[in-house]
Amino acid sequence: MTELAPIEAALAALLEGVAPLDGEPLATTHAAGRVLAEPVMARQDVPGFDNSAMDGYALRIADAGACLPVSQRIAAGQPAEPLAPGSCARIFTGGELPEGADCVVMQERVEVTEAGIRLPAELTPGDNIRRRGRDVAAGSELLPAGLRLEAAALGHLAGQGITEVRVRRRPRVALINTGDEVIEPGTPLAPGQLYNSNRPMLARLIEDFGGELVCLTRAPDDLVATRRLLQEAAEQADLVITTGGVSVGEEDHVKPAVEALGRLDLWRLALRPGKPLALGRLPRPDGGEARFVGLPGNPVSGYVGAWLFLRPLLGALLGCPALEHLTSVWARADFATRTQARRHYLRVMLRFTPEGPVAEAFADQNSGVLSSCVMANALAVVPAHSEVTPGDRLECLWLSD
Ligand SMILES: Nc1nc2c(c(=O)[nH]1)N[C@H]1C(S)=C(S)[C@@H](COP(=O)(O)OP(=O)(O)OC[C@H]3O[C@@H](n4cnc5c(N)ncnc54)[C@H](O)[C@@H]3O)O[C@H]1N2
Ligand code: MOO
Repeated sequence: MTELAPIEAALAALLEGVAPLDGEPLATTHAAGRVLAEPVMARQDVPGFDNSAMDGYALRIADAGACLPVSQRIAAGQPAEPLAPGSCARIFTGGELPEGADCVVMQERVEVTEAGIRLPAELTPGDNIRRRGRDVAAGSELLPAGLRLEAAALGHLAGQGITEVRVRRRPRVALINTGDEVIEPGTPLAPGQLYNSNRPMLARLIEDFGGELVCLTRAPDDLVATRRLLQEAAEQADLVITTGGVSVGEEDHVKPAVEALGRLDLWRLALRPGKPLALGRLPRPDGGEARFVGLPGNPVSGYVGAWLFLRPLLGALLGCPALEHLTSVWARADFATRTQARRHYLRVMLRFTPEGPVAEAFADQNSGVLSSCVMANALAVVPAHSEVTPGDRLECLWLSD
């Protein structure tokens, strides 16, 4: 029997020579979830002017303890006049600090009297003032290249008045399911048939990982048709993914078709689920090539394979380091298990308890049991040739973007 390969070796082969795709301009209103192709530099200070963090009174610290008349009222959005000596200014949160003021006192701390505003005796210079440029200084790097634009980053861009950014083109992905027994929901099942779970599951993951699905199809059990489909897919996609037929069965035509069109490497990994994995390249008539990944047909194997292989590959095509690695959380196992030659990625639910994180494993971890993935928020990594007893600490890979 051939020896099983470490998954790190397959991952290195998969990522070899992968470079980020080109950048393209995009309106920030459409940029959620996209990856920056270049750093964004700040055009202006934020805040753009010294302003008040509280509703209250702007004053000179030298007037602490005094009773002062109010010389002006500054609401947010209104320009402030210089602060007249011996007076304070009524000011509201976000209002521009008047020249000469060096402190804002919140209104709860003053006494409003007929003679004026009685200020506390204890005041600290700079209190409740948000200084110009405290958040962002003009000319500094606002956001780094490779960042995936999520809520806070989109807010930061808007804070600069930026309406367009350069983002990486989304990797175009073709997803081809194989297996004549697999049919689409909506058609009644004949004996021996089952519905295509892999298509919607992988489509969702691919889009979550930043890819754009350009082709969703099923290859029939026919070599000529499979070859034609793969060639057409390679012409429009950066990445062609198939599911099924990567093990040792005879019914499959994907492996010979990829081999005939380009290059194919078959891996038998020390990994459970997901032992068989096919990697390859499909040349295009324009001289380019599409990457090929053949995932196992078992939905659980495809699910785990997508997190372990497709996510870093899409991350590399997007130049997005955050997609290239899953976050590790160490947790105590609430289960017992034993492994042999393959490292096991158990589908677990991490619960964060006062005693620390606990990994609860779904009872049936067979690679045909998709129920094990539905509530899982992490993969617990059980090394090959090891035994886990309840309470043991395990590395868990957090399944989240
Ligand atoms: N003699 C051996 N048999 C198998 C081995 C082996 O080493 N020697 N490896 C096993 C392992 S591990 C895996 S994983 C599977 C992988 O098989 P394939 O990638 O060739 O996948 P298929 O045989 O086409 O399908 C496996 C299983 O999954 C069901 N399936 C396929 N596609 C879908 C879909 N789109 N939606 C839902 N279910 C799907 C299919 O009906 C099969 O039941 O091979 C083992 N065998
Ligand atoms: O590797 Mo397979 O996914 O164990 O069933």
